[in-house]
Amino acid sequence: LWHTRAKPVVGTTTTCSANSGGTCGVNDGNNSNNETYSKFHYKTNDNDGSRNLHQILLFVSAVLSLGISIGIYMGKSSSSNATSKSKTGRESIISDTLSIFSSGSNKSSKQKKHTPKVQIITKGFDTVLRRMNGADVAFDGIQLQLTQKVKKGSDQPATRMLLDGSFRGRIKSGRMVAIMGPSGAGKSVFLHALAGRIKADSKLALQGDRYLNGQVQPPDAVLPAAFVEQEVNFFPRMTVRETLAFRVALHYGDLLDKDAQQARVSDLLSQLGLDICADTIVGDQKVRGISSGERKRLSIAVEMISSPDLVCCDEPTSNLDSTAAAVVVDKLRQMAVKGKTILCVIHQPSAMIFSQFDDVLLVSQGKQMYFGPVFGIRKYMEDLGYLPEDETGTPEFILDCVSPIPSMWEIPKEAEDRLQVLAKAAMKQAADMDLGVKNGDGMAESSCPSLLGDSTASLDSDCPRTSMWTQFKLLLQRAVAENFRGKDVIMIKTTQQAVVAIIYGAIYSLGHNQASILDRFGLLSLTSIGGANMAIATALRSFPKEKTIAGAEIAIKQYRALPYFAAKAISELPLVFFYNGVMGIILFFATGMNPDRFWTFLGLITLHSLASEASGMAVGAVSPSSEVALAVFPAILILNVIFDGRNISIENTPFLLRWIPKVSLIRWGFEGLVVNEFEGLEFDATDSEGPAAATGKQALAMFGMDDASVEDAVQAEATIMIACWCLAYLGLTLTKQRFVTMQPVRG
Ligand SMILES: Nc1ncnc2c1ncn2[C@@H]1O[C@H](COP(=O)(O)OP(=O)(O)OP(=O)(O)O)[C@@H](O)[C@H]1O
Repeated sequence: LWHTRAKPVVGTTTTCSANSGGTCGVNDGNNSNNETYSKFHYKTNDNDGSRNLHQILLFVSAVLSLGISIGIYMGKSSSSNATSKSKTGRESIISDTLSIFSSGSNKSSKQKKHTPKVQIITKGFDTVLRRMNGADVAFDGIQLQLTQKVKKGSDQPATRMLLDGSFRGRIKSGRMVAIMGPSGAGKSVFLHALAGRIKADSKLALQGDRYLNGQVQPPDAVLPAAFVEQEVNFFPRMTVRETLAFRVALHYGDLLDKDAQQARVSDLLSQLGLDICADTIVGDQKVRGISSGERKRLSIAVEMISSPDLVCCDEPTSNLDSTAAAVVVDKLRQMAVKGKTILCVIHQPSAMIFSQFDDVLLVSQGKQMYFGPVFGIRKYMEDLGYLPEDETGTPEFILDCVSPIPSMWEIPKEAEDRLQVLAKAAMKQAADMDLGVKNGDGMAESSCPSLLGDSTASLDSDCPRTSMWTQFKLLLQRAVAENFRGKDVIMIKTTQQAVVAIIYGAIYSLGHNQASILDRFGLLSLTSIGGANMAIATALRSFPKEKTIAGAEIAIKQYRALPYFAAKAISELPLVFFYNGVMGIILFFATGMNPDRFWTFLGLITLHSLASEASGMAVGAVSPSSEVALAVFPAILILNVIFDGRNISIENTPFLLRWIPKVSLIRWGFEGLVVNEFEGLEFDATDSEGPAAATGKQALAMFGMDDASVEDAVQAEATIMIACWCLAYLGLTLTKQRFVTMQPVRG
């Protein structure tokens, strides 16, 4: 293949005579004398002595890979059964149950219910945070409209009201509100709309008014709330304590000393009943870590770092058993007792959990159906003519009342009428509500707490609290720790690299005959393709997931994208050096490459990996998900391979695609490796039956690569790498989370 692809050497002619062993000469164009360098010498058995050794190597590599794979599998299964640090599900339940008692009984927290708000701010925080006045939240006329595509002839309306504008109410400081209703009623969208966190979507139009402590909030205000989403992703290999410490340091790294930060972490751990699992890794679907209940409480703890007075939780008890759900709600109750305002979307709570709440907001079909105290709701429904079955608990009863599905005794029309009656009654009830709006007050400029003292850092939610340098240091520490803790991943990748290198070593034995020239081209081409493939695939598989976590952290202004990227890039270096070191050393010595070029070889394969990884990250950053990123991967790789500069001539390349060879990582990787390998090599050109090269330079000239250089390859790969980093950075910044603005409706 290489012979047929070899381009004619410009300004140089190779002349050969085939008889009597054939002589071959290279005319440099200036010298008219055809200097005879060598004879055809395609003797392929000059390495027979080492053939046995290579067969042994091949066998060893197969046994080694099998053995290590089994070892890893056994290690993984045993670690998942008896994790060193994590607990079994049963232990988790026990720990959850224990923490109910350790945190005080439900009864005792219940007794404190309805007590006036007490301002409790952790000692040490006083020096950092201004004491806040609690969060008295009111809302009026919240409406969310969806414009949807409708097929021709369909009777579906082109717009749909997800929230119909009937929402009106006031939640006073220290109250705990349950947002309840049937599935799809609009509970989550209401909570997100109130907090100013509906993800930007051109199909959605939001309007309404929100007030915080009597002040109207700007249309684009994200309320200064702890917002706990249904699913929160964490770095799986960090422990609970480390996760909190990282976030605390990001918030207060420039303001609180280490002791004060640790005190804040300990305080959060004990507030949320997480002491027992503080040193357990968080885990995820693949790595076993803390229990679901502990995970939910960690999500709350992370949001509570700055001690906001408003806490919004979207289904904090979903997927939890009754004990774990009770623990979570109990922790929230304790916060309400301390004066926090708590809003929770909650599904079918048990009577015990339901009784922890002060108020309930009932929602059905995007309408407000009731907003008021928990203790009055049963009577309210009964007064409207809806009587519960005997023994039916209040939560179940009120959910039945607002269900759009007809009960056993109803026809569909009656169910519709029931909802209309309830919606009308709720509007009447809401109309009488005092929203506590302060007269004459203009729009609040910022609802965020501000700093005391002379620190220049700002706690405004529009910017991270720590300097870029502190962000970079913390992010680097986290990234390095996360990379090095994945011991199973490190083992697998090391094995992968070693086995690939051993296989090459078992097959290739590069001597100094003419055939070894072709072998070198083949081996280095495979090395370039394999290196790019592995690095791009690794980045594409892992980065989109990490992007979700980092993107969410950047969206809530924990840190900026720039220090994140700098830390990410630097944190990858040690392992990239290590993997390429393992691969490079085995490959280099097992195949017998040019001994004078070892260090440059190692440098080139490492740079090739880094550039390939950066290109994988760029694709990952602009792709909406890892599935999309992995779907485009084969196309990227194939284009890289096709346009590696030798598989298709530039003349026959479609005009619009002629730029691809210039950015083909595989082309530059290959060129750099080949030029480096042939540097200073000499070949045995005797007894050759075709064109022969006596030096590395001539070998390169035979393949039309006499003008290629290591410097050009390094420059090209470094440029591609930097461009990919910039693209990845842009991708992350441009796909940054934005929220829908709420248009005011006040007269
Ligand atoms: N971005 C969006 N685009 C289109 N429809 C949406 C969007 N967000 C929410 N919806 C629709 O709004 C309705 C209410 O959704 P929401 O998530 O608030 O329901 P929910 O009451 O929380 O239900 P569940 O208890 O099942 O989670 C649903 O029909 C949902 O499909």
